[in-house]
Amino acid sequence: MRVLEDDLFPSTPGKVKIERAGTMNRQLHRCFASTSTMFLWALFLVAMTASYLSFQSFVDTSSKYFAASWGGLHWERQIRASAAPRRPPGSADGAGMSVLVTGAAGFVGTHCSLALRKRGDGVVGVDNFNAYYDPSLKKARKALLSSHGVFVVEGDINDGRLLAKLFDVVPFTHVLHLAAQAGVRYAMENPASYVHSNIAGLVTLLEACKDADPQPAIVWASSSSVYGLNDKVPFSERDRTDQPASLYAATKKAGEEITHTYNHIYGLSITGLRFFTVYGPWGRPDMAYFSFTRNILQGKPITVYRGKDHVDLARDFTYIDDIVKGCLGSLDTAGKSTGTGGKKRGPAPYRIFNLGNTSPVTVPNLVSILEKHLRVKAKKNVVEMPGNGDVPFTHANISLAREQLGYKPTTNLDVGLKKFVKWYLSYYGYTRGSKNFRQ
Ligand SMILES: O=C(O)[C@H]1O[C@H](OP(=O)(O)OP(=O)(O)OC[C@H]2O[C@@H](n3ccc(=O)[nH]c3=O)[C@H](O)[C@@H]2O)[C@H](O)[C@@H](O)[C@H]1O
Repeated sequence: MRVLEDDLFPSTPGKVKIERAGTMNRQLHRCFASTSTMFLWALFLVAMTASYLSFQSFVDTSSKYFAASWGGLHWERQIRASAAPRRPPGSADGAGMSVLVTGAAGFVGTHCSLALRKRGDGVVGVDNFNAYYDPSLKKARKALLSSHGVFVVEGDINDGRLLAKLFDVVPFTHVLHLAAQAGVRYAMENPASYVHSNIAGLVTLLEACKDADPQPAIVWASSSSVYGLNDKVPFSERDRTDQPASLYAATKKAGEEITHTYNHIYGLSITGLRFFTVYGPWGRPDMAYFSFTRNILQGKPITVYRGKDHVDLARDFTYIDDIVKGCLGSLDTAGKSTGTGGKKRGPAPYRIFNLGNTSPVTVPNLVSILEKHLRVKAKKNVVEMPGNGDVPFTHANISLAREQLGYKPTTNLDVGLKKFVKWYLSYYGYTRGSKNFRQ
């Protein structure tokens, strides 16, 4: 029969000596006495920790509340000023637009906001400045925008109250929706962030747009990745997009379906743009051309993925200025939303365009061009492409965008990377010939 001692001690024979009953009782008594003291101490510690944590969360919540980065009369004045078009009266292309740009402190968002502002349109930005990549780069972009009179609200597209407030303050004519969780391979590390931004955030934004009066026309960033395993080249908007290779691609494809629903039910004017691997100055540090540059300059190795049967991977790399022209062309030709009070009054445009460069370049070629402009040799590790959502190649057919938007890319990868390298060296303070420039 099992006795108490058996339960109190481990079953491994020989490790603990089983004592006789009398000694055991005394031991147990002492043990319980010290256990109750320990229990009281533990209670005390738990109480202290709990009160510390609740104090911290109070400080946190109240500081968030008091430091809320939006709201108030001064804020509203800034929003109105930033949203006001400044085209000269009587200009050929009308009075100008008021555009809400989401993801304004992002790569494409910053360039588009600047271009809109420069030609006299009103722009208000929204960005949550998340830490997917170095937020100081996003802050620097915000400062650049601010110096050109573009106000960027620090807020999330999942914040329906903020969006409603913005539409309350300004009757935006257009929304350029670029806020998203980007990156193909990161989706395996943090899948929830893709659902949060690219699905939930998109729906919150569309709800705000459908409720707005007047409803804005929406132009938003889809992705070349929706073509997934499609192997018909070049990729045309009519090709199949039901075989995504990554969760990122799947959320962008879902975005195309979701925006279609809002177009169909509420009469929102929708234009989805399938961007093909956009690069250039002020770009995204998580992308290959950017991280390769950083590593090459720091003398660190780079990993170059290679496809099946040693075939090089290739991308239809597209320069940012060409993408900006495509975005502005889309805004200019968007056509109006037709709903009011959440009700559709007639059919509204629903469009999808490829914005690519039409000349794919292999990744090893990209590296050679970087080496040339940096004047530094890369230390390359060539490895088989891991099964992480990558596709072997992309190649855009841009006939539709050419016809309907006047889209005509003019910058090849060599010229574009030269401009990028120039920006990179200056932004990160490299001086050719100095110590920080390894050759
Ligand atoms: O068109 C899009 O819709 C997407 O474009 C971009 O994705 P991708 O085309 O995958 O760009 P990017 O990461 O620069 O990799 C480029 C190449 O380098 C290879 N690559 C990458 C990293 C590495 O360490 N080694 C490597 O060989 C890699 O295998 C690939 O062949 C955007 O990030 C994405 O947000 C989305 O907008």
